[in-house]
Amino acid sequence: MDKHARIYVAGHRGLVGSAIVRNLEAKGYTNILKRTHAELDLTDDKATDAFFAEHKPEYVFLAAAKVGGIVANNTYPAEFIRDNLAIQNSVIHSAWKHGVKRLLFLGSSCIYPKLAPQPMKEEHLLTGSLEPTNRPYALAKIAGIEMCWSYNRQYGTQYLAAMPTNLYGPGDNYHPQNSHVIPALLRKFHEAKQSNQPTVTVWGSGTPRREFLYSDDMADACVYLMNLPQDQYQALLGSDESKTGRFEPPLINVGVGEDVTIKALAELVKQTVGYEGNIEFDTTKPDGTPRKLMDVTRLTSAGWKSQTNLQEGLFQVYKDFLVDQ
Ligand SMILES: NC(=O)C1=CN([C@@H]2O[C@H](COP(=O)(O)OP(=O)(O)OC[C@H]3O[C@@H](n4cnc5c(N)ncnc54)[C@H](OP(=O)(O)O)[C@@H]3O)[C@@H](O)[C@H]2O)C=CC1
Ligand SMILES: C[C@H]1O[C@H](OP(=O)(O)OP(=O)(O)OC[C@H]2O[C@@H](n3cnc4c(=O)[nH]c(N)nc43)[C@H](O)[C@@H]2O)[C@@H](O)[C@@H](O)C1=O
Repeated sequence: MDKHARIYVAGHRGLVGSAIVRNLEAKGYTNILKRTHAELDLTDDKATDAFFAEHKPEYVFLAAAKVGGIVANNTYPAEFIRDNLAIQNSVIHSAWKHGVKRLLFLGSSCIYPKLAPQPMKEEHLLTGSLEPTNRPYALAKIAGIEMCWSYNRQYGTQYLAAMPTNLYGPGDNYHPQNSHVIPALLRKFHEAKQSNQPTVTVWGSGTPRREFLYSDDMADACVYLMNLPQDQYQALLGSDESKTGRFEPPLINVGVGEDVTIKALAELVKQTVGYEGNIEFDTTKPDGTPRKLMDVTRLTSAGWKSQTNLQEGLFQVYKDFLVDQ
């Protein structure tokens, strides 16, 4: 991307979008297009089309989505499928109509089957049943991948779908019910420490394993992928199955390649916060997928690797959380 290229970061105030903007600004990009949800509702295809017609972005990071943790996904399934399908439909179609050069669509590791072999490779897409707590969201993301693939096949576009593992970072959503596990636990342990509560309750059995990537690393991977030389980028766009007979969607996993149990994560957060009480598990709450570790061979072969380990990342996020208290 040229330093003056018109780059649209959809969802620029979110966890990932804000990190992408920080990354682009630090690298000297000068022409970043941003709209809040209130300024441009991306489920509205006419408004989205008008925005693309007026501003003609050359590159698009599609980081706007309806996002939440396990209970949010399970409580608002209709919103998760509807909003995500609508956002990606209007953005991907407008990108094609107005000549966007490259688009990076962000999906999620939950697109893979609940019991996929571990670590999960890109080729495991659509090989088994999905985890029910986030199936509506996962199906919307799978449709987004297929849409990128279809536009590439029919119109020769250059749309790549990046599948992040579970993310965390500064400016995350700390809602007590709707957030993901890291912000939820940071808040729970912090509040328990402040009010001398003897116990913190962690949802589920503590046995599920999750892989966590720091949002600034995620953003760096996104910018790296968007900037790949044409031959390397083209290779990630897979192939047209109707011609090659091979199932190769334009898909790439983004993760760190290692995971921890939720119990071990809770211990780490407890240590980060400096809480000295006990941890108990509420098994009436869902565990979700038992494990979803990404195979990141494709990403590391493309030349990118994460930098921030979980302990360091948690320390940074807790520091950021304390600033807002
Ligand atoms: N967080 C995670 O652990 C993971 C996230 N992902 C994916 O990464 C991407 C970014 O997620 P994340 O940054 O965490 O999400 P956030 O919830 O932090 O941010 C989402 C952003 O989308 C915007 N948005 C939501 N709905 C609309 C809409 N209808 N019109 C316009 N803007 C809208 C919000 O705008 P505003 O701020 O103005 O309200 C917000 O900026 C998503 O595609 C998500 O599915 C994938 C795996 C894990
Ligand atoms: C990124 C990914 O995020 C969602 O999937 P998930 O990985 O299950 O996400 P989660 O962060 O909410 O939970 C991870 C694990 O942690 C446990 N857990 C313990 N205590 C708390 C707790 O207090 N809050 C939360 N949220 N979870 C807790 C929880 O029971 C689960 O076992 C998808 O719906 C989908 O949105 C998606 O793509």
